[in-house]
Order: sequence, then structure tokens, then C-alpha cells
Amino acid sequence: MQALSTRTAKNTLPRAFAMPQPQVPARQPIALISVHGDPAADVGHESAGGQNIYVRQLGEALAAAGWHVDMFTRKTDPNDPDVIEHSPHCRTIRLQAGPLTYIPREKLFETLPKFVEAFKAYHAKYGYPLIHTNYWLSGWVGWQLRQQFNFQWLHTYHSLGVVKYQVASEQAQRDETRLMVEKAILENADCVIVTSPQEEAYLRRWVSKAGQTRLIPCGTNLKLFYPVADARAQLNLPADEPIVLYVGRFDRRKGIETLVAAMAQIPQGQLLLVGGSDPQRSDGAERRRIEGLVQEYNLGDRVTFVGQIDHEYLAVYYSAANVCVVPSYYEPFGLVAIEAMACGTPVIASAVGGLQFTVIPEETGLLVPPQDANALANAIQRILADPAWARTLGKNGRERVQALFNWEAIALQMGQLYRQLFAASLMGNSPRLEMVKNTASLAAVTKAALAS
Ligand SMILES: O=c1ccn([C@@H]2O[C@H](COP(=O)(O)OP(=O)(O)O)[C@@H](O)[C@H]2O)c(=O)[nH]1
Repeated sequence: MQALSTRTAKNTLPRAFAMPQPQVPARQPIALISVHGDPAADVGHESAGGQNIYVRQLGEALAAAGWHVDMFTRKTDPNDPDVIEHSPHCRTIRLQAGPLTYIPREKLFETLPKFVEAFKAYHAKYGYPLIHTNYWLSGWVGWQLRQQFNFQWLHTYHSLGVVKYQVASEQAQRDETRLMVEKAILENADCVIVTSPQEEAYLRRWVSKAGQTRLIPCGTNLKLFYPVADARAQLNLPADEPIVLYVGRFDRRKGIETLVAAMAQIPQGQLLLVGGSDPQRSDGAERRRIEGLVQEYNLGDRVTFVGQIDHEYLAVYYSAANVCVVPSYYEPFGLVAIEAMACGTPVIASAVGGLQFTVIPEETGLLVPPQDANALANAIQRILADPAWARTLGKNGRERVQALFNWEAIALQMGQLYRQLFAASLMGNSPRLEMVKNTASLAAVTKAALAS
């Protein structure tokens, strides 16, 4: 007799009776636009800094949380690939808009219409229901698209012209188009992300009373930034000499000049300047200017130009330092401050912008007036003179980052906001967002996001 029963048992039912295959849920596609900050680029020099890190971290985290994320940037080198896969559902897409060469951001505006056209080809295919733009140039792109398509539009400024132009050395750069576009963004986007309460206040005082904002700070990756025990040994640095650290781009507004002048007033200690530069570009010119000052102050044997360091390896530098200084004249947020704090290193920062949110004077470090070398020298000496207090500042700093600026929690908050905007738009409502008003409520939101 035929062994009919065994075949039947092995799932040979006629097609009509077969169970339907489980469907893999389609991922919601979203677009992050960062025209001048390529999320796939190496950071720490003129054309790549905090914005590149922010967009890349956000894209990767949202993809891990179940979205399909396309991050659009302008292609600047013909040898670069057009598409980079960061993970199966997160990619950087480089669009051709204008010449395939680096263009400083002050001159990028005229390439934007081409960027909009190139983006539309992808939009026709994926129909992104949510677009998150970064910096005013990408915001202009979002604003143009908004006039033609229906999508939820979020924006992060990263830097505000109206605040930047208040610094004397930046006034010559004043750009009326930028100011007009920044106002249009606030008034037309579905939600603007402010990264500090200071940014919210600047927007309301100087840009517009209209438009919705939500406080979601920048964050840092606590798995990358933590206290490294044998940092000095790894870097071959002496165990007992004070080390003052600067990390960042060579740009006048970063105030490296003030830090060098402060070091000249301090009798001991090494200054490490971490950050890349290209001799052909403006950061190369700034580095030469700083090198000149180091010679003038006779600090040649106490200042080291370390060059660019991989983001993934920076924790060793932060951990090796007694203090990290962020001497900026203008700083919208300042990732370097929270990275140093996450490594347990006290921070001395200028009392400007978001640094007044991240650094708590006398608790996690010190704040000093910008461009004041005397005040900075005093602050550095106070910290170097009291190692026990410095350790307490460092410990408090790490705790503050854990409570408020942990990237994992920030990404979850952003994902929740995206979902909130979607839900409200599906119901035809203009979404009403709850404003996080103070640090205590932000800490509670952060905790809740991590617990969810
Ligand atoms: O050699 C370097 C110098 C800087 N950075 C990174 O560049 C970013 C600078 O961001 P920040 O917000 O401090 O300043 P911005 O460049 O956006 O003005 C930080 O994440 C640094 O860790 C880096 O990875 N390597």
C-alpha cells in the first residue's frame, strides 16, 4: 500500500488549503536631509562636525527601531560612492547638485534647486511621509518640497544665524537670506527640534513667536564615551603632568586663541589640540594662525597639535585629560562637552548657547565668559589645583549625561515624536505637542523612554 499518510503529514496540502505566509511588515520610509553634513564622512575637520554625527546616529538608531531611513546629502567627490549602507535599513544617499567638489556652506545656497530636483526622483519612488531637515540649507529644501508634497516636516537648526551674527567676528558673514529662511522654517515646519532651552528662548525672542517646538537635546553614545582607566598609558603620556584638552574643528568661533592665551598664564601643564585641518582650506589657515600664536607666547614645548582622531577612539583622549575646555564664542549645543562629561572629565566652557545647558558650574565643571583669557586661566588653575574636586565634577558630569544626554534615550524620544506626528496627521489634526519645560521633566521623559 502507498504510504499516503506520511506525505500528507509532511505538509503537502493542496494550495488552496495552505496557511498564508506571515507577511514581513513593511517599514515606514523616512528621509533625513543634511545637504552639507555627510553622515558617512569622517568628522573633526572643517566640513564635518557635530551635525554629521547627529544625523548618522539618528538614522542608525531609527533604523534599529524599525524605520527605513534614507539620509540625503550632497555629493562632493566623484570617487565617493552614491549610496552607503550603514545597516540593512539605513543608508546615506549622495545626490549630485552642482559641481562634484567641496563647496563651503556660505556658497552652497545656489546648488539647492538642483538638490531639490535630485531628491524628487527618490521621493517619487518612496513617497516619504516624514522628512527631517538639518541646518537652514536643508530647511530651505524642505520648505520647497513642502509647497509641492504632503509630508510631516521636522527641522533641527544646529546653528542659528541670528545668534551667530551677534559675535563680532561673525558679523561680516551676515546673510539676510539665511535669516529669512530660518523664520520660514519655524513658521512652516510641523515641528522644530530645539536642543536646549537656550535655543528655544533665542527662537522666540529673535526669530518668531509662531510655530511648534519640542526640546530633544543632542546625545552621546555611552558605549563609545566612558572613563578609560589606562588612557595615559595608551597615549604614552606622563602620569603626573596636568593635561588640558581641546577637541574640535579649527574655526575662529571655537575660541582656540583664547585657550592658548590662557595657557600662557599658567605655569605648568600640556595643552593637546585635537582636530583635523586641510592646508588648502579655511581650517588650515586657522591652524596656521594658532601655530603662530603658540610661537608668540613661547609655548612650543607645551602645546601639541594632535590632528584628527577617529570619533571611536576619542574617549581615550578625554579620559587622559584633567580638564576639557570648550572655549567657543558661539556654540548651539557642543557635543564635545557631553562627550568629555561622559568620560568623567570636568569641562570648562564659555557661557554661551547650549553649553549653559550641558555644563553646570561648580557641579560638572565651570562656565566662563567667552573671549576672556584671564577668567579661563583662573578656571583651569582651580581645577588643576584640586584633584579630588575635579574627580567629583567628573563623576557628576557622567551622571548628568546618563540622565539627560544618553543617545539611546534621545533616539527613542525622537521616534516617539515621529509617531505622534504621524498619528495626528492621519486623524487630520494639527498635532499638539507637549512641551518639555525644564530639566526635571526632561530627565523624567528620558527615563520613561529607556524604560519603555
Ligand atoms: O578629531 C576629531 C575632532 C572632533 N571630532 C568630533 O566632532 C564633533 C564636533 O561636534 P561639536 O558639536 O562639538 O562641534 P561642531 O563641529 O558641530 O561645531 C564631536 O562629536 C567630536 O567628537 C572627532 O570625532 N574627531
